[in-house]
This record gives sequence, structure tokens and C-alpha cells, in this order.
Amino acid sequence: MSFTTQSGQAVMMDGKALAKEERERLKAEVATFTEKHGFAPGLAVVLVGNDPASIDYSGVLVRHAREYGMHALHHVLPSGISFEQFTEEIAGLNADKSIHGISIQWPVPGIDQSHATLTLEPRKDVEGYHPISTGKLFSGSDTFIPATPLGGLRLLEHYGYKLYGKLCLVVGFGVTVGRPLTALLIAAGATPVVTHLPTPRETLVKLGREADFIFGAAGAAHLITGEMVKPGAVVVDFGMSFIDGKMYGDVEVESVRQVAQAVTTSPSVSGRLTSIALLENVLKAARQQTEQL
Ligand SMILES: NC(=O)C1=CN([C@@H]2O[C@H](COP(=O)(O)OP(=O)(O)OC[C@H]3O[C@@H](n4cnc5c(N)ncnc54)[C@H](OP(=O)(O)O)[C@@H]3O)[C@@H](O)[C@H]2O)C=CC1
Ligand SMILES: Nc1nc(=O)c2c([nH]1)NC[C@@H]1CN(c3ccc(C(=O)N[C@@H](CCC(=O)O)C(=O)O)cc3)C=[N+]21
Repeated sequence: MSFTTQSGQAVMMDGKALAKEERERLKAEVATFTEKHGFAPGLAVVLVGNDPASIDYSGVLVRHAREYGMHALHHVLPSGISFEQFTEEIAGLNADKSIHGISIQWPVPGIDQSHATLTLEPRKDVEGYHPISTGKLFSGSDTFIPATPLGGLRLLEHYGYKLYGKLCLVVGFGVTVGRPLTALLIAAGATPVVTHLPTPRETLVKLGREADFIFGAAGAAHLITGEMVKPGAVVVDFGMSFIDGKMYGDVEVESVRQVAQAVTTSPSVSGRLTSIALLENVLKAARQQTEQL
């Protein structure tokens, strides 16, 4: 598939057609599973407290899971919950046979992300954050691939962009996006370079001007601007930050689109694909747990 514009302006990647395709495929696969086994793949989404992005996303996940024919629980817990209580709640879901996958929404107020992750049964870790899952990812074994970077790479594939041999700048090395993305880029034959908070702006600009692909995974509003993009580069935005209730991506689309070959219109493009990739992992977990019983 080739995607170029006549005007020389960047292709604006909105991922809508891809999301539609993937939704239809997933819905059919869930129906096949349910017909074969007599029960639906089950997801529990655990939301603690009132982080606005987590409230939004957990609602989207539960709604989509049900639309695709899955069993979905919205497990809402109060902020201020103790680590012991939290562990007990997760243990209940770990033991629940109707639940094949658990998504704990970050952040969990008052509880360290790495501690919260360890409460999960690894075979239900559909977000792929448990050290067993990340260890498998980095050692190249089959595992639950974190949904956000996977969705981003599928977007590039859909628009016909090849990563093999390409220099990729990953801005941010967080658990949800930057880290797993780096492993996936290596697996795809690309050469990732990672920057993070201590990286001086001038280094970021220098590396950006060399990169064939740039991925915004920092959550720093409009950090990536046109001056740090090589003409013809492809830019994918994952970052989400909120200022006065308004969502910003890491990419300043207006300046970047003047130089790039292609750019995502906003981080909600990757958001659109994230929920689908996560629900695919729930189906994968259900298959593994059912076939290995
Ligand atoms: N599009 C989607 O569907 C989704 C988007 N997100 C968003 O993706 C982003 C990344 O999430 P996550 O992986 O959890 O990352 P974290 O929020 O855990 O970490 C952010 C990373 O970015 C780095 N960073 C922060 N500010 C800057 C800056 N100004 N310049 C350079 N690097 C910076 C940090 O550096 P250091 O390590 O030095 O602290 C860290 O490595 C967030 O904005 C999140 O909201 C998350 C899930 C889904
Ligand atoms: N364990 C964990 N995993 C996450 O992936 C995670 C998290 N915690 N905590 C909160 C953030 C935020 N986040 C969003 C994803 C998509 C949209 C999004 O915008 N989605 C699309 C789809 C909305 C729809 O389809 O209705 C859109 O608006 O276009 C927003 C927010 C994920 N997060």
C-alpha cells in the first residue's frame, strides 16, 4: 500500500479505517470463541481513584469489551485503599474463573506501579507489565505485548511504512510505552535511540534531525516540534498530558506536518488502537487458560 499526498504536505494518519477493520475481526473471533466454549472471554478493569485519563479509558475498555461480546467487569476502588486491601481485591480477580485478563489502570494513587503489578497472576497480565511478561518480551518469547506500542506499530504497517534498518527516536522510556516499544523496534529490525527527562534539548533536536521515525512517549505537551524533524520522517504521537483539562500530545502537529512525510493527528489515534490491542490480549489469555486447563 502506498500513501503519499500530491501537495507535499504530510500524510495525516488517523487510523480510523484500520480500527474499523480490527474491530470487525476481533468481534468475529470473540463470537467463535464463545460459541466453541460456551462462555465469553472475560476482562476486569481495575480503576482506583479519579485520574481523568484512567476514568475515560477504563470506561472505553469496558464498553468496547461488551460491544465485542466479552464479559467485562468495571472494578472501581476508592483512592486511599491500602496495599493489603488492594492485594486482596486483585487476588479475588486472579481466582475468578470468568476473568481471563486484568487491566489495572495507572496510576494507582498511593501504590507504587511496580508493587501493584506484582499482585497480578502473570497469565492474566493482559497489559504485559508484570516482570514475567516484560522479561519474555525482552528475551523474545511469546507474551502479552503492551497494547499502546503494538497499536502504534500496526498503524505504521497499515500506512505502508517499514521499520527494518531504520533509525527510530523514542522520546520517553516509561513502562507503558517507551520501554516495550524499544523491544518491539529491535524485534522489527530497527535501530532505536531512547531519550528521557535528563536528555538536553539540543541532544533531542540533534537526534530528531537524524531519525527516520520519531515516537512521542513522554507525556510532555508539544515537546516534539518541526525543528527537530528530518524532512520526510514519520512521526507517531502516544503522549497524553492535560493542561487546564485540555489534552495535549507530545507532538506539535502544526509545525511537524510542514516537514514530516506522515504524522498522527493526535495521541487519541494511538488510543483508538490501544483498546483493540488490549482486548485481543484478553482473547489470547482466554484461549491459553481454556486450552491449558
Ligand atoms: N496513546 C495511548 O493510548 C496511551 C498513551 N499513554 C501516554 O503515553 C505517555 C507515556 O506513558 P508511560 O510509558 O506510562 O510513561 P511514564 O509517564 O511512566 O514516563 C514518561 C517517560 O517520559 C520521559 N519524559 C517525561 N518528560 C519528558 C520530557 N520533557 N522530555 C523527555 N522525556 C520526558 C520520562 O523520563 P524519565 O524516565 O527520565 O523520568 C519517562 O521516561 C504518557 O503521556 C501516557 O499518558 C499511555 C497509555 C496509552
Ligand atoms: N494500565 C493502563 N493502561 C493504559 O493504556 C492506560 C492507563 N493504564 N491509564 C490511563 C491511560 C490513558 N489511556 C488512554 C487510552 C486511549 C484514550 C483515547 O482517547 N481513546 C480513543 C478511543 C475512544 C473511543 O473509542 O471511544 C479516542 O478518544 O479516540 C485515552 C486514554 C490509556 N491509559
